[in-house]
Amino acid sequence: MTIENVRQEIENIDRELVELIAKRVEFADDILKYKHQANLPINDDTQNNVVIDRAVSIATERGLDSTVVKQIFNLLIQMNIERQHELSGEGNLP
Ligand SMILES: C=C(O[C@@H]1C=C(C(=O)O)C=C[C@H]1O)C(=O)O
Repeated sequence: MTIENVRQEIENIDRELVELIAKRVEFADDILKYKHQANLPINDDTQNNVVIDRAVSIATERGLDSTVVKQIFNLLIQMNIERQHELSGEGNLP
C-alpha cells in the first residue's frame, strides 16, 4: 500500500466517524421527547457513567488508551446534551 492509499483509508474512516457522530447527535431529539413527557432532566449522570464505563470497557478489550476514549465519550455526551438544550430553546448555538 502507498501512503496515499493509507491516507485514503484514514479519510474514509474519518468520514464514517463524522457520520456516526451526526447520527448519535440526531437521537437527542427522540431522547428529549421522552424526557419532556416524563419530566426528566436533560443531563443524567447515571446514564453518562453507563456510557463511559461501556466505552472504557470496549476500549480496554481492544488495547486502546481508555483515558483518551473516556475524553472522546465525554465530548460526545456533551454534544448530545448541548443539542438537547438547543432543541429545548435553551442553547446558545443556531
Ligand atoms: C442521551 C441522553 O441524554 C444525555 C446524554 C447522554 C449521551 O450522550 O449518551 C447520556 C445521558 C444524558 O446525560 C440520555 O439520557 O440517554
